[in-house]
Order: sequence, then C-alpha cells, then structure tokens
Amino acid sequence: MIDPADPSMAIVRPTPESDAELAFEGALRPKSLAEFVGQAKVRAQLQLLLQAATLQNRTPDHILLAGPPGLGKTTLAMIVAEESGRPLRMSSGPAIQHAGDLAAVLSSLVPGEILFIDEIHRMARPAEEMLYLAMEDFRIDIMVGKGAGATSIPLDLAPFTLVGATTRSGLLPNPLRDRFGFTAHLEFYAESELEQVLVRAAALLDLPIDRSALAEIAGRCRGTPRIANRLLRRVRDYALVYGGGAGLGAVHGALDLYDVDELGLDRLDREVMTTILTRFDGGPVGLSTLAVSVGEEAETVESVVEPFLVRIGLLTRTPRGRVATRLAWKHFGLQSAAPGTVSLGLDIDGL
Ligand SMILES: Nc1ncnc2c1ncn2[C@@H]1O[C@H](COP(=O)(O)OP(=O)(O)OP(=O)(O)O)[C@@H](O)[C@H]1O
Repeated sequence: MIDPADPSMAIVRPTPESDAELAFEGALRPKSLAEFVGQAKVRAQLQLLLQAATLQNRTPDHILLAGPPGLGKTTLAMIVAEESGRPLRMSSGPAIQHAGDLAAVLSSLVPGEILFIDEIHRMARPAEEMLYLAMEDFRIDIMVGKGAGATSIPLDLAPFTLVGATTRSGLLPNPLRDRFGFTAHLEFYAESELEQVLVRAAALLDLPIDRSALAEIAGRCRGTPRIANRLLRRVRDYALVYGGGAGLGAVHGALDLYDVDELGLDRLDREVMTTILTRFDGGPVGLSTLAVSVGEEAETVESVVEPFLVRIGLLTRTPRGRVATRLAWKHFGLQSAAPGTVSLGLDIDGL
C-alpha cells in the first residue's frame, strides 16, 4: 500500500502525486487470483496453499512476497485475504520501530486474520525477534520492568497468517525467512502480460485505445504493472488535452514528454547508466559511490533501478562493483575512453 506521507515509500516510482493517483491504483487492483494477470507459477502455488488450508480448516501458512516495487505484492496480499475469506490488517516495516508497536498489532488480531507487513525488512530488530515466536507458536513474551527486576509475561495470540512483502529479501535474517511456509518471487512481466493488464485497465477506465498503442506502452513500462497503469493515465491525459484519440501518436507524445525512452528507461535509469559509462568508464563502480554520484539513496539504486537494468542486459552486478555491458555502450551511443575496459568488466561477470 502506498502512503505518500511515509518517507520509506519515496523509493516507489513514479511517486503518486495525489489521492487521485492512489484511488486510481486501488480501483485497478485485481480482486481474485483469476483476475490477477501473469505470475502463473506463483498463482498456482498460492491457490494450492490456500485450498489446502481451507480443506483442513486452519489458517494458511505464512507467506513472503519478494520482488521489485509495483509487481503486485500488496495486491496479492489483498487477494489472499479475499480468497480465504479472512479479514486483512495492513501495516508496514517502517511503522514498527519498537517491539511494543508489533505487540499492539499482534495482540489485537482476531482469530484467522491475515496480517500484511509491507517492506518487512525495515522492521526494527527487537520487533523482528518478537515475530519469530509469534509466527511459530502464536505467542509473544512481553517484557515488564527494566534491568535485574525485568520479567517476561507470556501472552497467547489468536492464530494468524503473516503475509510479508519485501523488495530486498536478502536483508531478512534467516530465522525470519525460514518461518515463512512459502516464498513467492515475483518476476518482471512479459510484454504480452502487460498488454493484458492494460486492456483490463483501459476497460475499467472506459478509455477507447488502439491495440498498437497498448503494445507500445507495454514495451516501455519497465516490466511493471504499476508503471503500465500510470503511463496509460498519462496517455489518456495527452489524448484529452491535445485531441486525436488515444493512439500511437498520443503514446509517443506522452512518453517523450515524461522522458520514457524506447526501452522504458526513465530519467534516473539513464542517469545511473550514463554515470557508469562516462564517469567510471563502464565500471566496475561500487554501489555507494554510484548512489552518491547520482544523488540517490543506495537502497533506491539497488532495489528499484538496478533490477530492471540487469534484467534487460544493460548492467551486471559483480563482486567488484557495477559494470555496464556492451549493449549499454551501444544503447547510449558511447565508446570507452580506455580500450579494454569493456572487456575487463565483462570478464569478471562470472566471479
Ligand atoms: N498481476 C497484475 N494484474 C493486474 N494489475 C496488477 C498486477 N500486479 C499489479 N497490478 C497493478 O499494479 C499496481 C501496483 O501493484 P501493488 O501495489 O500490488 O504492487 P507492490 O508490489 O505491492 O508494490 P510496492 O512494493 O511498491 O508496494 C496496482 O494498482 C495493481 O492494479
């Protein structure tokens, strides 16, 4: 769930500008696994897990949803609650900064409730430790008092299902990761799947749009449904203001205006790549140096920008740092200043 007032959500692009953007996103969320486009394997896995729990009349196992922003983690958490007919409680890692914050949430859950914790890797360590016992035994220990006189009082919890979402599953401590019965790794969407997302969104928005225009948006939305839906909205704006209908002309006009290139790269993607190419001669360059050079948080560069650049073959992550590929030099029409640097970068890929 995106809360524009929450600084932890600043890494989500493009930033929702208004309540209207949030309402728009909410309105387009699929409400069932059948409506959810793509991620066929994850859908089948979730279906099995939920059906088995229903047949045994128990709470479904804890679920971890991992993947870059905008691929449908929050949507899936809502679907899990919907499909299993259970109430949903939503929270987020940054909102749980003390064990007491988590204890308050856990102790107020009703039996069978689904607890969704977005950005679960941002939860404070003491809360994380409290969660181990809660997930395993539906119990927490509440510390009363301080120092030598401190005692712990056990508190039984109602059985619940935790659905955690993370853009950085590698940051979760093993004991926490191991307590999830199922981890779903969400992948970037294929263009054909994104076209389906867009067809559905255009119908819900009552927007007549050419199939060729939808295909063009699908190829330029970084493999991400959230971005596909946002670009569709910008195309709708463009068609509304300049007339001529929502066709290829409106797509090119809107996407050029919003600096989205033919690969779907936006301003920050391009800045990261051109910085590696021109300032570090293709790399390798370390993450923190790169982040400082483009004036962004290292986490944003690592979890929001890089996964897509790696996926489309412009960037590799090596033990010595980030390296631009031959394709990146070609895409940006640049040449290495030091002959041999490119192949040095590519040579260390496999390390
Ligand atoms: N498989 C899908 N089919 C149709 N629409 C989708 C799908 N996945 C995501 N969307 C749309 O994309 C938008 C973003 O999805 P969602 O908020 O679930 O992403 P997220 O992975 O939770 O992102 P974040 O990590 O930023 O919280 C939603 O409005 C939803 O309508």
